[in-house]
Amino acid sequence: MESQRSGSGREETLNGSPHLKAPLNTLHVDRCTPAHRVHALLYAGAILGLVCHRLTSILASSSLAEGWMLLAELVLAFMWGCSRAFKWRPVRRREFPDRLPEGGAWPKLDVFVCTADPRKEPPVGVVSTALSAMAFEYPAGNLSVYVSDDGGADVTLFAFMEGARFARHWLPFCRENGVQVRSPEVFFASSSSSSSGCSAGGGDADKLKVMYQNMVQRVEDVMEKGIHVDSVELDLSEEQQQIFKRWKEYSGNNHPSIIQVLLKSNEDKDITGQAMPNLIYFSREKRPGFPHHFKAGSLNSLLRASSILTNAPLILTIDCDMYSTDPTSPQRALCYFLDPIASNKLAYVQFPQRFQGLNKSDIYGGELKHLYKMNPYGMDGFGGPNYLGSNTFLSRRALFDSSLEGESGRDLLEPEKVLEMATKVAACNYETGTKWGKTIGFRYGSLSEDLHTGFWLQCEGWNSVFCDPPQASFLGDAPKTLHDALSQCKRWTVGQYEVGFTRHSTLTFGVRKTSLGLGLTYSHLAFWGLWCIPITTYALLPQLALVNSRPLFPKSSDPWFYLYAYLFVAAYTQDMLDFIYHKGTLRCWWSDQRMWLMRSLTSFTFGSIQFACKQLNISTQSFNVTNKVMDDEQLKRYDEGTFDFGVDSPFFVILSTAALLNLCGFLVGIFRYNINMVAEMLLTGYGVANSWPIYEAMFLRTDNGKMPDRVKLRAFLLTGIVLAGGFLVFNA
Ligand SMILES: O=c1ccn([C@@H]2O[C@H](COP(=O)(O)OP(=O)(O)O[C@H]3O[C@H](CO)[C@@H](O)[C@H](O)[C@H]3O)[C@@H](O)[C@H]2O)c(=O)[nH]1
Ligand SMILES: [Mn+2]
Repeated sequence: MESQRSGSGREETLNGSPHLKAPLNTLHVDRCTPAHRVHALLYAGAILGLVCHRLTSILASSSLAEGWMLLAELVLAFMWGCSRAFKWRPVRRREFPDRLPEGGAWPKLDVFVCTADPRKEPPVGVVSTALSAMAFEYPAGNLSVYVSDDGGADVTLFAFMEGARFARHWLPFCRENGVQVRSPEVFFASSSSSSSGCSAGGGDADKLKVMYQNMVQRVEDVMEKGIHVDSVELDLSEEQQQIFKRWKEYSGNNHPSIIQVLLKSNEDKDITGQAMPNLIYFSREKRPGFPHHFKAGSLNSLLRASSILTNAPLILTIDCDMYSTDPTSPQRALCYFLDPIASNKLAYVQFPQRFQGLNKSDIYGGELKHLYKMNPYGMDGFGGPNYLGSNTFLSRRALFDSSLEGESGRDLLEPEKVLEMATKVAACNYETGTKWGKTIGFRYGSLSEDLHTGFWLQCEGWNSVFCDPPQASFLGDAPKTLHDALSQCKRWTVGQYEVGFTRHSTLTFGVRKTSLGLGLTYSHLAFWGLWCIPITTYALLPQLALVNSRPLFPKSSDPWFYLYAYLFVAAYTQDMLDFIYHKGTLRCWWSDQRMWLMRSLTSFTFGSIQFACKQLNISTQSFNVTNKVMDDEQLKRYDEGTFDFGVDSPFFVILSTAALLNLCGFLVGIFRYNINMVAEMLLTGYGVANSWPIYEAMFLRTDNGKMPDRVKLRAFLLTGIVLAGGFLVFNA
């Protein structure tokens, strides 16, 4: 086991022994690495064999179907090749926060909480996320929490005014009772507060719960009355009333910059008399006709505004649907940022995204173990994980040199002037003709601004670190309906292509500027959508081949058959073992691979088409914020592990069609048993096994999550068309 220190550590005296070097962090290469490398080499040989075999059979028959298979196999080989880089040198790290200097020496930290739409992202949840960060065990004078409200919603500001008041009670409560999960929403949702890591505080906890519920009620009342604050009814202060009165003329996409300092560390105290962290509401200016670049745009505005207000060298970006579950996570990040060597070129420390409330089999693969855990380990061995958008501590200087903005880091005590400056840099035309989004700040040009930004930082020579402590540091919500999960993934697909198919592609520019390993991993992510080619092929062609009795694969007596069998079985086994090695279960792995097939057929396919249309200026795709609100019935279905097909969506037409085709192929195959088509039968049988929830939803279920009749009808029609097309292809 190769083990090394990534930093020099500080001179320290441990246990009385003088000057033992105690590193703040360590790194070692995963012990499975040799096995992965052997597998990679064997498998690469097998792929070569496969391509040769396919080429010779094309030369012999030159059929359309064979050519199509070759294309699918080449894409598969490309994706597989890129994905091996994740397994070439996966590393694990450890941090030692107790070796950090005293809190007074810690750098300032600005936390950015992003929200964009109060209907999809309930403001109370956003406040809870912000409170979980305000309650970090961090010197209050060095901590500022900003909420970036990209929806420009008065109800969000109102919720934060309420939240600021509640925070004065909540922060000391957490501190005194050693609460771990400091999101009040989560804390009070668990029926007995003790399960949230709090044993004490009984009477206080009850009082706080009432206070919290009152706050929720007040915010929800506003939500119900049309998402606008009616200041007269809510007994607000004169100043607050003025703010909301002006708001009447604003709308979500047409309003000036709004910055409200809700708590000031050097003035505001909690109920025990201790200083509060800063809390600032921020909503950048938006005007029709000015490009706003979605989340990246809002982060850049806030980056500038915060550099004038507090200018902390460290920034934590966190989505409103995540929250902190470990108040000491900033300390872990400091173990890298305060490491004299590692910190030199360190752009960000990425924590994994983990999710709460997933059902037992994780039917929608919401955990995204490959994206949020296994892949980052692999990239960390080559210079660092990609930026995952949330749960990330970034170094401000990696994003931009704040001296650009002139005077910065002003004291919040001098409000007028400073606020005026901050407002100015949040204007919608501020970036015109500047390098913002191009070479500084969060990068524009991709719907996956996170992948894009991390990629550029690494191309510029910055590093990153994957920090995955044994206990989760952040938890969040994953989409809990199938349609939401697939739509989210479709947006990612478009965004990722935008990183791959450019002049500065991951495959050329990326490989050159970073390293072969990192370039390949980024390419795997960027060209993710290409999976749709092989998977759609395997969901169609072998089935049609069975129906038409035209073999596509070698027969089972042919030695080449074993090559195909090896390729299939080895890839799946490797993935399964790896999944389980990363603390997964067999059931969750099955769901994960099934979702991967479903995504390939729908999200990747539609995303690829969408991207092509975007390139041809036929249509655009915008950042559709993932829905975080569900009705009780949907939630119940999810908790029971039942698939939700209850919306009329083209995704489901495709899935049903694929399921029907597999069923057709399988039944025909059984009735016309053909010894020469064992491989086709096995593949089709595998398709049928994966389609089981779809058959149920089409033919057996009666609840609201069943397949809508319109979808079924169109699926039957489409299946007919595909069968006819298959007949032409195979009998031409
Ligand atoms: O115009 C926008 C759109 C979104 N957001 C915020 O961006 C975050 C992520 O949006 P969400 O709809 O939850 O997207 P997800 O697909 O769940 O997010 C993943 O993918 C995004 C990129 O596609 C990353 O930005 C996220 O960090 C990552 O968690 C949320 O806090 C939003 O409020 C904005 O601030 N402005
Ligand atoms: Mn999200």
